[in-house]
Amino acid sequence: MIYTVTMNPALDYVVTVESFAAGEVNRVKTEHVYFGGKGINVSKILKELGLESQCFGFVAGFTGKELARGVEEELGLCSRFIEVADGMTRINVKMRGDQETEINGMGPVVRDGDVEKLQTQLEALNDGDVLILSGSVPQTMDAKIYAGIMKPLQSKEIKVVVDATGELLLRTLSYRPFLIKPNKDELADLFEVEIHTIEEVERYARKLQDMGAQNVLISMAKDGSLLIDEDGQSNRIGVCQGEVVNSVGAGDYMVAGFVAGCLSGKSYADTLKLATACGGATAFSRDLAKREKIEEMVKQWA
Ligand SMILES: Nc1ncnc2c1ncn2[C@@H]1O[C@H](COP(=O)(O)OP(=O)(O)OP(=O)(O)O)[C@@H](O)[C@H]1O
Ligand SMILES: O=P(O)(O)OC[C@@]1(O)O[C@H](CO)[C@@H](O)[C@@H]1O
Repeated sequence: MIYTVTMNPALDYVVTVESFAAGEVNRVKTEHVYFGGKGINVSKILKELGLESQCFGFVAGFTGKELARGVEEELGLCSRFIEVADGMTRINVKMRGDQETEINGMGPVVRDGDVEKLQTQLEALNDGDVLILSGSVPQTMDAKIYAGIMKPLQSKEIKVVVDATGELLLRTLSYRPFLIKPNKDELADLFEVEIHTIEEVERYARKLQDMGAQNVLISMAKDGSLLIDEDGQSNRIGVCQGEVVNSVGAGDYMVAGFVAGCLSGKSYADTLKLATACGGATAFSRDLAKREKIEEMVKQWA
């Protein structure tokens, strides 16, 4: 079974504006609400690829109730969210005008007892399972949380994927995550450097592997991605061709494609093609990329 953990899910309020003017009243042209958060996004595409998963995480308040309902009833995903008492599930604003601007909320108050409940849920994981820890955590949570979740799972053969930034990610490396997927900016932030060339991307990606990650996938939006696989091979790929409609979540869909590729026994080179097709299919779709769109994108690499 595949489990996705979204500690800080969100209702994504996606609007388009003619052009955004700071300090003015801005009226939207279109508006949509999606049930989001990185782990949930991964589960959405896994379903599209025919893979079952269970969504874990924390929800709170009226937005949390709506999120939990939407994930089950509208997305048709299996979820076991833990409801926490204080605060509310975020509403993240994604505004598309001349540029894409995002305002991500802070999330509810998650206490030690809530984390213990999640850890109890995760005790059910068995050898062969995949655990995907994706996204930021509510501001009240410690940056050691992902590492803390991985520690007791060390004795089991579980593939753990971590898609997070900064300390949250760095602290997990000694537990040898199967895959990490920072984007290029996040990679630069991890080492407090500026990265300009693909050689620099590779150098810092290899450092993350030396620090413990098995596979390191660096996404670079329209410039494609670079995978340093567990055998130390460097795999470089560009992007699918199409018209970009919505690149929010492209990285999550890429993670889902990577997991699906690995589980079906594909080589890392082919897994990267599927991951790229999922990222591209998302960028070229307004909402969730459909299986047909992903298959169309896969053909671009045939
Ligand atoms: N403009 C684009 N054109 C084509 N493909 C794209 C584009 N943007 C993203 N993609 C695809 O999606 C992949 C992941 O994108 P990106 O690097 O933006 O992820 P990310 O920063 O993690 O995104 P997010 O945080 O929104 O999920 C890219 O490697 C590429 O395959
Ligand atoms: O604040 P985080 O957890 O880093 O990112 C949250 C988020 O921006 O990530 C997804 C896109 O990747 C969205 O569905 C969601 O709003």
